[in-house]
Amino acid sequence: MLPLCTLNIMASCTQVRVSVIGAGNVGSSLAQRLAEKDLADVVLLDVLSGRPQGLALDLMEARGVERHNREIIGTTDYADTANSSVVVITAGVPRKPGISRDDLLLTNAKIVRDTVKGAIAHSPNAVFIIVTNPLDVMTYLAWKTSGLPTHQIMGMAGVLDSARFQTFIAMELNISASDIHATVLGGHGDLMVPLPRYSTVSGIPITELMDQATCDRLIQRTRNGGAEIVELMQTGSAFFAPASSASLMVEAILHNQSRLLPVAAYLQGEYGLEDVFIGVPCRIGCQGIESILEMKLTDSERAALHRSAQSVRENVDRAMKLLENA
Ligand SMILES: NC(=O)c1ccc[n+]([C@@H]2O[C@H](COP(=O)([O-])OP(=O)(O)OC[C@H]3O[C@@H](n4cnc5c(N)ncnc54)[C@H](O)[C@@H]3O)[C@@H](O)[C@H]2O)c1
Ligand SMILES: O=C(O)C[C@H](O)C(=O)O
Repeated sequence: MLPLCTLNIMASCTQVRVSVIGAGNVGSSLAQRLAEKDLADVVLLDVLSGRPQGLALDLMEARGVERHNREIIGTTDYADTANSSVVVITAGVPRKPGISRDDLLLTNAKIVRDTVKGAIAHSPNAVFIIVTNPLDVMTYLAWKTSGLPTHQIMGMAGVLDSARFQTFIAMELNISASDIHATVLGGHGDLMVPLPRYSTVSGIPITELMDQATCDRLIQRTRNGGAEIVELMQTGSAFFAPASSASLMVEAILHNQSRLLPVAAYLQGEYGLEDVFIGVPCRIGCQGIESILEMKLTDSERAALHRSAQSVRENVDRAMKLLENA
């Protein structure tokens, strides 16, 4: 028997639709990637009238040049997002130099709550991917707001953080990034957990290819990867690599690829953690999160993951209280 979601996709087989909520830097770059990779028609929604419509028209005008036939619709009306297979939430403010992702908590909690309510009303069967920061906390809030089963909702961060670690390893060793597999688990914050033991160059652990001090320097640069770009740009935060990372997750879902990707997933005892969304390796297919892989961790790796989860939990509690009083 075909999995349920395959039927969903086949039912609208000529027009698989992905909705991207928030037509800012990440949202518009993601819309471009999805259409130009010929993955789906895209609905781009924003609270600002005119912006999503203008961006959609601009992307439509590139179709002949880029040679695809995907439709891109810009809108402020959630009705236009109806029957999406995947909804990606990128609405929310980015951070400024000198502040942390957690400082965005109150503003973005309200935005995520409202946008998830708007989108789920029209696409209750969609897989939801949250991008808005602070990522793990927003994914938890989105899940609470939506009432979705936990396999149908995940946060994007691990793919991006691993891609950064991969990039820095590639630059250090002067080896193609394509030959490097990097693993970063944990929350998308200063306490994220890059795992050199599980990061390899064509199968060789990086710990055999560089000394400890070099490895530590690359880990620190990975942890600081978002802030490094915020400091350089002075306005806004990274969006090309975040859009690529979200696009990879959308592709894994739409094409039912069974990719093993680090995503923020709801844990119920895995890694000794409960009731928290945090980055762990998951098998991603048409149902969303199809399973969570428990990697063997050393005591110190496990302790680092628990510290990261504890920080996410504290911020979830803060967000819940702020929302109650807002
Ligand atoms: N998870 C990650 O790895 C990651 C990576 C990059 C960015 N981010 C986060 O993603 C978010 C977006 O980043 P960006 O660079 O695209 O910001 P941006 O300012 O360019 O775009 C945000 C968009 O959201 C829209 N918006 C705000 N409130 C809305 C609402 N209620 N409904 C619909 N749209 C609304 C804004 O009008 C704006 O167009 C930020 O919170 C940023 O920190 C996360
Ligand atoms: O750093 C940020 O604030 C944006 C994003 O989370 C990133 O890692 O690039």
